[in-house]
Amino acid sequence: MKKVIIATKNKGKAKEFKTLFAKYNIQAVSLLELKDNMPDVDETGSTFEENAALKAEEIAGVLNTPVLADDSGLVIDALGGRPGIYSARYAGEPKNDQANTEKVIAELANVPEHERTARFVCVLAVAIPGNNTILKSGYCEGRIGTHPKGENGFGYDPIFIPEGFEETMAELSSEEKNNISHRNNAIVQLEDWLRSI
Ligand SMILES: O=c1nc[nH]c2c1ncn2[C@H]1C[C@H](O)[C@@H](COP(=O)(O)OP(=O)(O)OP(=O)(O)O)O1
Ligand SMILES: [Mg+2]
Repeated sequence: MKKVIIATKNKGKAKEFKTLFAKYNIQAVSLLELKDNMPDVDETGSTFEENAALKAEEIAGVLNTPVLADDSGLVIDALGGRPGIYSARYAGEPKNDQANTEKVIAELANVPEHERTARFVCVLAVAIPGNNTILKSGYCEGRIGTHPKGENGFGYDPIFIPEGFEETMAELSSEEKNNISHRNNAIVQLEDWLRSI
């Protein structure tokens, strides 16, 4: 089976890539599985695109092989787009999903349901040594709940209610999430490359 290195150290993302890439007969291998420890790439860009490219290009440079990276986050309209590219560290260092979701819930305490619209964004970068980096994006629209619910998924899933659902993303099965997620929608945009390798 073909293998693709995914430049992530996020367990939740890594698991989703494994499932989503299996449909293309590709084995997704995250940095958590490599025996050599890869550097933590500084996400110094000002857009999801820049940060995805930074992660993919730095790891592709170290390994001298094509590498895919995912930069993603939650964009909340009532917060002017925050946490956005700062989603992972919204409540500060070290990264903490529960602290991040609590911070968002507190900031939206007085915001009524119809103003709690938000979307998950996923930008994928494929860095191929000697070539231009490929960038593709995917989105998932929804709204922010009033308290965390559900145990599945990761990150902001317990407070994100996708459009067309009453449950949070963390209450959906992994199959249901993978059908509608920003990550799957971005991967679909990459199909040409995935089928070409
Ligand atoms: O499907 C998702 N369901 C819930 N939350 C999500 C999702 N997708 C991204 N998120 C959140 C998690 C993290 O707070 C941020 C990503 O930050 P981001 O820098 O891309 O990833 P990360 O630092 O966790 O791992 P890495 O950079 O090694 O890939 O957005
Ligand atoms: Mg990160």
